Amino acid sequence: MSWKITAFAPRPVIEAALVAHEDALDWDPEIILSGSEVAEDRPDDWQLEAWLSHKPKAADKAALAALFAGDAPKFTIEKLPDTDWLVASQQDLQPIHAGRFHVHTPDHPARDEPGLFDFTIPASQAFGTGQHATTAGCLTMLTHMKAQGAVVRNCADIGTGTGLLAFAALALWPRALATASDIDAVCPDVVKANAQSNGVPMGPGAGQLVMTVADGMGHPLLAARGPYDLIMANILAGPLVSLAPDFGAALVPGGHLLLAGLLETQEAAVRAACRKAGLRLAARLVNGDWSILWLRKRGR
Ligand SMILES: C[S@@+](CC[C@H](N)C(=O)[O-])C[C@H]1O[C@@H](n2cnc3c(N)ncnc32)[C@H](O)[C@@H]1O
Repeated sequence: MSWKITAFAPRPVIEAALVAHEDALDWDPEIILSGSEVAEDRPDDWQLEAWLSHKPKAADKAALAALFAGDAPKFTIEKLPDTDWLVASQQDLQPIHAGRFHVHTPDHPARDEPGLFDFTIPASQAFGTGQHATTAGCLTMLTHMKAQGAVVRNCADIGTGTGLLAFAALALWPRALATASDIDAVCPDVVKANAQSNGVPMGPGAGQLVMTVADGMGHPLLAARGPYDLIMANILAGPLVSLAPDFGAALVPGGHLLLAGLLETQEAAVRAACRKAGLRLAARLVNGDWSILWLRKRGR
């Protein structure tokens, strides 16, 4: 059984709510949120849809109302026919093309083109089907790093979600060791399934991926498999600031750090923390409201 709460409001109001959602660290991950225009010919009229697997409780409605900073529009609550609510919430996901990557759900066809890496990532409980500006930005930046001559032999994807960024790194640097981790215990099974369906071998060797559950860099496996010459972390600005010293310590001199999950307005704080950790900006790109940073550890 699934339920949907919808709120209609002008585009800036819905966009502000979506940004507040990104910052809501205590958000119930079982409530999936999406914002879109109501119709193609009404670009300023937007709707926020919240998909739930249970009947909305007062706390769920309060959490949604809090995203509107005390001025919430009216909510419409619907019980939906029996269906896979999570997949339904994401079934309209369109394929993305970012850098050398084409990423799509199984509803859409693969693209078989020379030089293009194609990944099929189904909607799941884990984040990272490619459509989010942060994930797409990371795929673009990884492509740029490779084009600039970055050499990667040992990489880590912290906050891997579906595993997509780790798969992308292995596509660009096929002989690298790869370690992925996420704080969310749902991710290992998702990553394993996605690795299998995309032909990414799981294991400890070159060209293979090891997955673990960890908070930041705090896991013996992450320590044992380091130091890294590439760490990727698409998390959120707050954790990235806290984790900057750990990232710096876990990189080889000259190593690469790819950060996303920070809004452009939060970039100064993240860069300041990285500077203190001995990491210098090599390149940045902005995708929508989000900054994607390529930093390098001093020393080579
Ligand atoms: C924005 S998603 C990014 C997923 C994927 N890497 C991508 O780029 O699409 C952030 C992921 O980081 C995980 N995460 C949040 N805080 C974390 C932490 N302290 N340590 C490890 N993972 C964390 C979340 O569970 C989530 O899967």
